Amino acid sequence: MSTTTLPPIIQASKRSHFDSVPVIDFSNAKSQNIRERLELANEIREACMNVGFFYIKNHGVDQNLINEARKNLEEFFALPLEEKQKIIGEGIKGYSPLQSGKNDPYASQGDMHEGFEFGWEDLEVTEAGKTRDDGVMSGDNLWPEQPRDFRKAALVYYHALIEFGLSIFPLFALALGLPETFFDDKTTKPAALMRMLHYPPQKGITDNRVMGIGAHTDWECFTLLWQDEIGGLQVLNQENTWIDAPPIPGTFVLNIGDQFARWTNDIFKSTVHRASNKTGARRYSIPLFFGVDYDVDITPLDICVSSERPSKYPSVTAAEFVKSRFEETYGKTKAHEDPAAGRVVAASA
Ligand SMILES: O=C(O)CCC(=O)C(=O)O
Ligand SMILES: [Fe+2]
Repeated sequence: MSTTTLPPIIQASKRSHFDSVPVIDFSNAKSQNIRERLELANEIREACMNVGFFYIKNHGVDQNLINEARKNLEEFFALPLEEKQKIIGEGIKGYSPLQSGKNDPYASQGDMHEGFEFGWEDLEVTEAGKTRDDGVMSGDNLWPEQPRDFRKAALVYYHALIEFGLSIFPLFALALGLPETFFDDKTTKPAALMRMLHYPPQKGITDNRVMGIGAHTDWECFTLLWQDEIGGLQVLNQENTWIDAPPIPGTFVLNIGDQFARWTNDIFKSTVHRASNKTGARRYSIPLFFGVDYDVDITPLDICVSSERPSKYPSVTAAEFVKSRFEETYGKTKAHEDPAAGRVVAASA
């Protein structure tokens, strides 16, 4: 196949150097004008192919919901350990203590953060169908008794971000040269896990092997990250240099995860990242890991495969892929049976 007959997305796929994470303005995300949506999709495409990360400004998510979630997560993490330990589950839902995860095996002392993880749940508690079957991540959410409004604040924010995340799929479709509706029937009950994270100050620790969260890629299609004003997130570029992704008020950070990388035959980059907190202040962040429906086939798309760029990945469904990553990370032993195995950080190892 000559270069000119290659699908446009392959022709465009040349990764270039980056030394900062681009900021993309989402004001036109829902524009009635297709040209404006296409311009935005082009920016997204460049960022996904070169960096795998971008900031989103003018995202439209109500700041009050973010503030409420933040207030509650700060109060939760300030509780005594015995209280938080009451909601350590057998799976990934609930509380995970400091240093219980190892995203990077070189970070031998474990990740210096504690977390709280939950998945889909309707805000109104009903008898049936309270949680969605999210495959290997399934299991009821484990809510703390305190703070009193924690569940509500967390879920209201979660649902706002699900709505926002769903609205990004048509832009990814345009970015790939696919019909805008391509992902609609693949995101009817998207697998989406939210983690609330607390990185205490890493006092006196200068050893780079002790990270807030060790170097890793995320597993799902993409992650929407809210981070507070402290900073510490870093992204690895193609020269293996760590590039800071400092907090920018009023933005989310979006990064491509492994599901999208596989699906696009690595045209979209799932970029290695890490975070640490050596500032002396507490750092909080909230990633939402956004996958497609678990039964969706994420075999590399035809438009991302050519004779010059053969398919790098075998056929797999989203569920099978997440299960394999989960097993790689957890091994066969459940964390609570073997503390040495660590209760590895959820959806993002
Ligand atoms: O806290 C951050 O800034 C990054 C968190 C992260 O990468 C993850 O949980 O997968
Ligand atoms: Fe991550």
